[in-house]
Amino acid sequence: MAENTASATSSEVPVQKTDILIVEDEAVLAKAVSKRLNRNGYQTRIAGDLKSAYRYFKEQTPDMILLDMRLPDGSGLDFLADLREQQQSQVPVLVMSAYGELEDAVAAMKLGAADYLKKPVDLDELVLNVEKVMEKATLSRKLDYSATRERHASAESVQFLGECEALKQVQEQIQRIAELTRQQTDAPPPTVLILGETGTGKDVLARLLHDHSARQEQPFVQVDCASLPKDLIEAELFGHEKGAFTSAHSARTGLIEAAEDGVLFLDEIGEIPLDLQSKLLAVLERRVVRRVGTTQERPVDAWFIAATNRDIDRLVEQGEFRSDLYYRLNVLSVRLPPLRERGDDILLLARHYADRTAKRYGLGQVQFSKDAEQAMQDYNWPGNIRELRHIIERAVLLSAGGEISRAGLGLNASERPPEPTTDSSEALSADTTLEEAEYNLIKQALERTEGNVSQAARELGITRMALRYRMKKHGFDS
Ligand SMILES: Nc1ncnc2c1ncn2[C@@H]1O[C@H](COP(=O)(O)OP(=O)(O)OP(=O)(O)O)[C@@H](O)[C@H]1O
Repeated sequence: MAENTASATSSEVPVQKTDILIVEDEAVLAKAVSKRLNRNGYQTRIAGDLKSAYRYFKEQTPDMILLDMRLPDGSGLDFLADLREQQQSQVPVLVMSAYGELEDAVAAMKLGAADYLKKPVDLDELVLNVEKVMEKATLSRKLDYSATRERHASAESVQFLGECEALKQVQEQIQRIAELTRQQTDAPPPTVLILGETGTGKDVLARLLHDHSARQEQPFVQVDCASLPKDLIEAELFGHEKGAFTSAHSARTGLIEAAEDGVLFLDEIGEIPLDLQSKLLAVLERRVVRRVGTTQERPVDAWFIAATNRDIDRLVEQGEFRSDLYYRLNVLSVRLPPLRERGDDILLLARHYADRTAKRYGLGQVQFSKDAEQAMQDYNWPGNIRELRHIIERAVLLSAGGEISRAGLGLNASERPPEPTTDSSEALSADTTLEEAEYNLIKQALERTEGNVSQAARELGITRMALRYRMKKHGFDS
């Protein structure tokens, strides 16, 4: 088992270097990655297994983690789930997964990974990705009004492609909602809740709503509720006065106030803790906000848009999301269909991303073979448009122009999750697959605990987040 540490060889520049924790058990790969990152000015540490990863993490919180999915002592997913549970999810994680582990990569993205790279890892691509992820993390860490404003101003123009019936309806909804925002009333426009699986375009949709609304010249402030540490969310959202808590050295405007007459986009709303849900409800009901450490109330005119890829009805049923807040948010709702239900839009989007990538890298025009088109239509796209974009970009780069075949896409129908068996007594029979056994064990634990997720997780010896992820994977959540 490989385990060692490595750091940048020389430090001509006396500034603190970005510290990257590489969690990878293939020693040769880990060293190659480390060497390459060192050459680009990053400092690295290598953990050959999860145990060392936890230890290194505890010793010093890294600026970023490169995470392999299969480690000798467990799954990278569990590590990711734990980071989240320990409210450390603000550390960006770039996942490296081998061919055939795409489901894991998608699951990792759902758990908040910043991006994923397919193995074998191309070191140039890796460096580009690291830079991109670090840039994004720095931006979101700033999290202040001007940063959000700049980001919005410099963002690429929003594209919302799709011609299928379901997307046409969504586009009509956007127009209708935009019209509502132009009506002359004193009240801000009704709250919108955007629902849809990961990668279906909820973020894009929220920006479109803003860009088509009467508030397009006003700020668009995005809050990723999943990546903000729980103990900071309140101060970030509501702001605080100087001295409100130990590290509050100066007063700070919260993001709700920063959104002013614009839009406050609460992404991953399903992740906010219950106590904060009550506070948010109060803001929506009374349209005032109170900074932490003061009794003074300030009026709120922001237009609230929220999004989640979680099954929010289920969260309400399980008491994890307040029903009154749900009703407040769900005044207007827009549901984005998964990519697999968008028919020919799959090919339309694939061509769009293929042309864009070919143009960007100066390659010739790219075509898809008939069987590649069929493979895209047959695949179930668990990561939706985000996954499609990754697959196409990669296929175009590897094909270096010309025709992309089915094999060139690297899609594998067997990547669809296997149908779970319903007979729990089969959990450990000789021909049971690991997936089936896992499904059965979770089912039994949930039955025994009458659906109490925390207790079931304890019984199974995994974290609650890890169980949640697995429940979702096996369809218990939908
Ligand atoms: N209709 C569309 N046309 C073109 N590109 C799209 C469309 N919808 C989504 N995308 C692209 O797909 C990617 C994922 O979109 P987005 O981040 O909005 O998804 P999401 O639903 O917010 O995902 P998550 O739940 O994981 O946050 C982005 O690169 C986005 O530009």
